[in-house]
Amino acid sequence: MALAAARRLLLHAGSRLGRREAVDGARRFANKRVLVETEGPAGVAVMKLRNPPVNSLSLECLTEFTISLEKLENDKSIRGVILTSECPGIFSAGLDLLEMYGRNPAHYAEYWKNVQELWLRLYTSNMILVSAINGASPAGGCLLALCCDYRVMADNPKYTIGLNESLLGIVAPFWFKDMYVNTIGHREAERALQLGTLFSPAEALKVGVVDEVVPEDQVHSKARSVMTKWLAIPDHSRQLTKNMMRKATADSLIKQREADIQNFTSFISKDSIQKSLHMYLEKLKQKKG
Ligand SMILES: CC/C=C\C/C=C\C/C=C\CC/C=C/CC(=O)SCCNC(=O)CCNC(=O)[C@H](O)C(C)(C)COP(=O)(O)OP(=O)(O)OC[C@H]1O[C@@H](n2cnc3c(N)ncnc32)[C@H](O)[C@@H]1OP(=O)(O)O
Repeated sequence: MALAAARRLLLHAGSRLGRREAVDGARRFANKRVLVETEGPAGVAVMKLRNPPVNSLSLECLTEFTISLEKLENDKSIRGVILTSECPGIFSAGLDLLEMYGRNPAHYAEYWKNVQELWLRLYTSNMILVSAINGASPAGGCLLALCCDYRVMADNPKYTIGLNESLLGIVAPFWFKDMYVNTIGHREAERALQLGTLFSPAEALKVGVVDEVVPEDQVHSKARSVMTKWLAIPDHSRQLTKNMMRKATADSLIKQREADIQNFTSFISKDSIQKSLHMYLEKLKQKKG
């Protein structure tokens, strides 16, 4: 209930802000953790995640992301979105580990419902989505990129991308796995999921996790030029084609959303899984020295 009220408030506040900030035909609206600007080719919005330090997808961040996407979907002048990050060196650290550790089952269920919601919206969006991956992109960060129609990644070997859940002692759910298989094929996905592989940009390009790798200072211009190419395709034929390619994967979650929430909640509540997450969080802390 509280979340629904927050959602209504944010939608309302966002639209007021959107009107107030209109300058020279460029418009912007912002929640705390997501900034949306319309700039560049007509009909294109740039959506920037800004949840420092690492753009982890906290419940608040997921909610604001979903609302921003909903607003763009409802704006018939917007045909494409470039998804990127405002946090230097990080695209997104994925799901927020602190939402999955040391909480109660009701919280886990609420969190997972919101993860599902964002995924369904992104994966089935009618808009053209291009990701400009300008930093590290593990697990849920990779998931965001995989939802896009095209992925451009910065050529910086410090940045890695992949579904690394197994390294944390957790398991990517079937719909993460399905999308990975759809993108890189069964054999590569099987290996990468078991090993929790985080690919360098060059490796990610080789296996098909990303479509293009460009020098870091060209990620945004390349994403824009890719977008221009995709905008040249009639919307109706592109959208019907996208739907044909993605519907079965989305439907398999839609059919069992409740069961998937139950599965996640009971899995993540297990003592052994909580222990694994604790160890992983400690490792992240120790890395700092
Ligand atoms: C048969 C199947 C049965 C059941 C299955 C059912 C359901 C499935 C169950 C579970 C699936 C759950 C799916 C989860 C997907 C995810 O996305 S899990 C998250 C994975 N993310 C990561 O592994 C990233 C971890 N982070 C990093 O590697 C680095 O932080 C990163 C490279 C992103 C940045 O490095 P750096 O710039 O050096 O920053 P720090 O490491 O110093 O981090 C800064 C602070 O941020 C904290 N932090 C980092 N990542 C996260 C995160 N994901 N969530 C929350 N917080 C994070 C980090 O601890 C530092 O905090 P501090 O400053 O120390 O307080």
